[in-house]
Amino acid sequence: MISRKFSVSPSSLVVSDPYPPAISPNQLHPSFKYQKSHHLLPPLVASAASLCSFFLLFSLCFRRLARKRTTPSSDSESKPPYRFSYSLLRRATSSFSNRLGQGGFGPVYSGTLPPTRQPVAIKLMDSASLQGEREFHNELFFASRLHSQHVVSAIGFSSDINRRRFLLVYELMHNGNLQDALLHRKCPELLDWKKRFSIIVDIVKGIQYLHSCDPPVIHGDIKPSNILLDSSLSARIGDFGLARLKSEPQIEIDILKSDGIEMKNSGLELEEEKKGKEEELESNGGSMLEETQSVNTVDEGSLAAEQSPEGFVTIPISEPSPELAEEAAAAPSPSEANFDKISVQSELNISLSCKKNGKVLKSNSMKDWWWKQDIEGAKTSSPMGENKKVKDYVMEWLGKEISKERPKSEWVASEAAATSSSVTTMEKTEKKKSKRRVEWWRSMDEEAIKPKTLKKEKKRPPREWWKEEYCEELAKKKKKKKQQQKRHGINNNDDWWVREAEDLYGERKKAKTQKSSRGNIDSWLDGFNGELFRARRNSHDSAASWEIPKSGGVSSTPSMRGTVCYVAPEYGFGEDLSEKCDVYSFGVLLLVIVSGRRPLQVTGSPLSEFHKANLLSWARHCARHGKLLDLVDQSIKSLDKDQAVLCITIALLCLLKNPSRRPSMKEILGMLSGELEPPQLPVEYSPSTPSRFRTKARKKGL
Ligand SMILES: Nc1ncnc2c1ncn2[C@@H]1O[C@H](COP(=O)(O)OP(=O)(O)OP(=O)(O)O)[C@@H](O)[C@H]1O
Repeated sequence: MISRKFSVSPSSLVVSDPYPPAISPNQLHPSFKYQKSHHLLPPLVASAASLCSFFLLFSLCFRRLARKRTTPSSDSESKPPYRFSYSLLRRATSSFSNRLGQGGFGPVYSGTLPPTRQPVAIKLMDSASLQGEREFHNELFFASRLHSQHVVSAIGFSSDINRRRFLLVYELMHNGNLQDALLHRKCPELLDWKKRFSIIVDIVKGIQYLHSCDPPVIHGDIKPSNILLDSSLSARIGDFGLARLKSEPQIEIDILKSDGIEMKNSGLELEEEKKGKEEELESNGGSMLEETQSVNTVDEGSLAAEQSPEGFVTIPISEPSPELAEEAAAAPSPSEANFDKISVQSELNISLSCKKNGKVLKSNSMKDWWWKQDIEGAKTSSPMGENKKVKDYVMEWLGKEISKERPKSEWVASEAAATSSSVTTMEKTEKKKSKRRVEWWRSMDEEAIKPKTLKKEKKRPPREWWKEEYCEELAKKKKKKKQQQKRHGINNNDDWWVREAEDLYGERKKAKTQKSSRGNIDSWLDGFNGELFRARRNSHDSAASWEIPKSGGVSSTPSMRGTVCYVAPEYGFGEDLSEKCDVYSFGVLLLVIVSGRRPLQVTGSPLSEFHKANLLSWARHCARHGKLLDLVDQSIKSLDKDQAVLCITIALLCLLKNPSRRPSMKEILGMLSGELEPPQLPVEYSPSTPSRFRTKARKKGL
């Protein structure tokens, strides 16, 4: 240090001296050294000043840039979804206090993002469920790539694999979901036909947008609770947890263990390290910048992640492309994917997680992956790990509803009858019934308490007393009615609704041989089985709402794809998920919107109104009898009858058994907008069609 000081030239020493000796102007001489350095002073001072201002400017710019990038603004460079810290989202929702709704995989809360005051909906995925995590990845994958005014966009997310915290941030849809607005009558505006029709058109545009992506995106779970309404009551498609890209045949993908993933891992570790600091900051009321500094940043368009002061992730967003389809096709089953090692980018590009010890993975199609998920899902969804059929599930539900309908006194009487010694005919039957119930409950108890090892041995299935009782009652009623008709010489086939299901699912022949009423109810439910085949853990419609219960209710769904009543029958029979599956679900939704009721609804007494319980069968029946308008919600104001008939006709076309006969969403849009000719009713539902022809057509499976 000292030697360096001495090496400095005398002139510079003089210049750098802040306190030069005070001299009078008279003392100045041209030969004086100080005078020479005086010439250098202005440029040096100027350069120092400019250097200072440059540093000042640079730091200002940097701070500004950093602050800007931490907020989801309209900045054209940074696009959502952003990665937020958990603490920020907790603050945004006031510690998750304002619940908007409950999804199958966790609750949704409303909140406001601190810096911009942007209202958001934050979905907190069920941390304990693997399926919840899967839906999180899937939803993020799609929601971040789809940009349309008819689709609910994801603003950001927060994910912490170690703590199993998965959150999704969406733009807030102020009017909630269509299920609540329409079926729970929370939105009086929907009593106006015009509003309903405009919602229908919005939904068609939304699905049409998904199907027009390359490769097409199949939503896979179109239903009222997944249609959200914004502040102007425009409908948008939400919940992409079950969505998928249309599968491509035979794709071979090279699996590379990317450096990017390694880097991101280290980023995650760092995040963990910083968590303590973050929480400390929060308790001190730390700024968003400070909070988000703990989060990784990923370079746009690249895999490499780097630690940076900007506390958010910029994700490459594009419309679904063929490459994405390939990537997605190679995505492994969750059991294959090591979620611990995959972080930020791989969370978003689930498709990139196609690795298995650095080897090449062959995948027939995405179907494999989803199929594996199905199996996994089935295992995890059912509390007992069993593969219960939806039919059993419906039977169980029906049993409950029937038991609800019975006056309590009757139950008490029946129990009393079981122990009573006085034996009348009435008491005898009640005794029989009661015994059957007790037997059933006992068998259920045995099932529950039996050790797991013993469970495997084959045992006669427990008797379903409600089914038997219902069938007995039905048989009695039928017999009575037949006798009456015989007496009056009438033959008006009151069991059309049973035949409806039989015809539709080719069960008629079989049912004819099964003459008992039990055969009838079975085949009717088999019809449901087609329509209700696959389901997903679901939450929105509760048992109390007279519809098939979802999560929290009886879980008997054999797979996690789609929702009962809305899922296309061909998908239930193992076919690929195609756009036509969405078309089918849309058909059910369309009927629900027009009729203002659920697809499976038992109102009042289940026995008297049973023929209307299945909306689809009821709609087909109305069509055959030329009474389409009977389906329309009676509370609708200023109904446009032509539009209503058009909607029901389109719905019936969408519900055709053969997927290739269903119209595409583009065609539906054309029909609704008047660009295309209004469609004709499917020939088998036309009132003028002779029944002989209908049967023939149906036999051919058209
Ligand atoms: N962006 C949003 N804006 C406003 N409310 C929302 C938003 N997203 C979800 N919700 C509300 O939260 C509820 C739960 O949503 P979520 O998508 O998790 O489940 P769901 O679709 O209703 O049921 P499931 O998961 O069983 O299909 C919705 O029904 C809706 O009322």
